[in-house]
Amino acid sequence: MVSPNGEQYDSLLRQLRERMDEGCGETIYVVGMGSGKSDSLTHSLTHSLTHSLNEAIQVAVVGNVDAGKSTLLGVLTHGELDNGRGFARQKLFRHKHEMESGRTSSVGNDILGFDQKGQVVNKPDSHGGSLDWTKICERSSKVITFIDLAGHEKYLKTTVFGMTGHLPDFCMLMVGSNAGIVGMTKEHLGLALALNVPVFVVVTKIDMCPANILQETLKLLQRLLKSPGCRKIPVLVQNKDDVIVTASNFSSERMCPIFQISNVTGENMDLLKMFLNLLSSKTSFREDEPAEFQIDDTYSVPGVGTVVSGTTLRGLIRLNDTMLLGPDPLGSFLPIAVKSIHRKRMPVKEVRGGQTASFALKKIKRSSIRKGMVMVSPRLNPQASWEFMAEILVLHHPTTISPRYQAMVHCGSIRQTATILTMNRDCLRTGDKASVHFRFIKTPEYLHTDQRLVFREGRTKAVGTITKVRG
Ligand SMILES: Nc1nc2c(ncn2[C@@H]2O[C@H](COP(=O)(O)OP(=O)(O)OP(=O)(O)O)[C@@H](O)[C@H]2O)c(=O)[nH]1
Repeated sequence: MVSPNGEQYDSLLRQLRERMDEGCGETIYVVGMGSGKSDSLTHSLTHSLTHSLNEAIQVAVVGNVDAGKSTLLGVLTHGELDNGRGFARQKLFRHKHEMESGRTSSVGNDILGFDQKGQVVNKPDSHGGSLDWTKICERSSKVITFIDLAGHEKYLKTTVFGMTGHLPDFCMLMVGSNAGIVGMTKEHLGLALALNVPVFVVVTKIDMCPANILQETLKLLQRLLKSPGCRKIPVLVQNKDDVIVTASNFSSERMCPIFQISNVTGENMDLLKMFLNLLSSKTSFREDEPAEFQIDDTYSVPGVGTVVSGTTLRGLIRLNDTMLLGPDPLGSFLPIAVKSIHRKRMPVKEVRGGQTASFALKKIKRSSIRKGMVMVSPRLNPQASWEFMAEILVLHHPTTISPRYQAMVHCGSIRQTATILTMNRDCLRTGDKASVHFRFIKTPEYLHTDQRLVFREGRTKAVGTITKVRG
């Protein structure tokens, strides 16, 4: 086809996009063979695609305190090695008290962009060292968003919220080679497995760890991953072939790659980067599905008004669409027009399932919006639920759980205390499974069957799946 008109061009672009979606970002397509003008057509088509289709992947980063989470993210996103005394992590800290104690307490986001050749595009500016997200996204064909979740037990609430609320595609579990499997490592691994998020492990600090201790840590790690509770196949990644095999079988198989790196010498960092670049998102997207967006956070921006940020769970949201926002404390949903959309700090015209975004909302007070509310397509005719049934598994409880027990339910970005009304057993202990009837104590929420949830209070933890929702 030579010099296609607008309609033909759009149809070609649509077809190419569908094939790219089917192939998880890859397709072989021979355009305009034998035609002198094909080059410019190929060029403009691929240009349109790379500017609209950069693949977005979310990786939750977990692990015990001091495993080197913030340091690795600093090294990956800023391209400078660490000095072993906290140099690289300084670039990431957002809150003053974190800077002082060196501990991560909020859920932080960092992005890493790869171009078509698999090279990292992040270029911190030479003065402040900050990253220009717009430039990274423009130059990338793949953008990895790291959700840095806190390591200290005190912040377990934040970690659970990050894992349930941010819908990560993958989980990167960090283990300090010298400290080994300590503290929250098992908790974090258990949480990722319970939520069905594929896990890969990064063992850090290999530069400062005696060989026998490193071997001991790797042995314990492999034993833990193979144990009946995990049922994974650990693979020590040693070379590029291992990276390709593990990355291509990662989402669907039970394989769990283990990387051994140093943030100080940079050893094996190239293998980890290659692996990150080869990952592809497991969320499938269908344009015709009614849109759903869950709200994780709200802001008041001077001159703009109320801004909500969160994750598009499914469907497509375009500028000027009318969505229903809710539920409010009475369980109602309010029509709201989408006047502006931002992704990774850039204005965009649409967002689709699996992508995070923020929306500026008109004529609504920030105080009337809370985490856990949603914006959904009016086609869904959304209903709010006070009560729901769930099949739960108790991961840990010091004594027994019985009716009238109350604990915090995390489900998507919902975080609210619920009471157990009834259950199909008299009481529940660690390791028990049951069908449980819950009721929220404060406000009704927007729920679905098949949603995963975490139920926790202090050291008590249960995971489950919603089987029925009630008004
Ligand atoms: N020698 C050496 N030191 C490292 C390495 N990675 C991290 N460190 C150091 O280990 C310390 C802890 O690293 P952090 O990145 O703050 O650990 P974290 O897991 O983010 O801790 P939290 O944010 O509190 O959960 C810092 O002083 C780093 O400089 C490494 O590969 N080698």
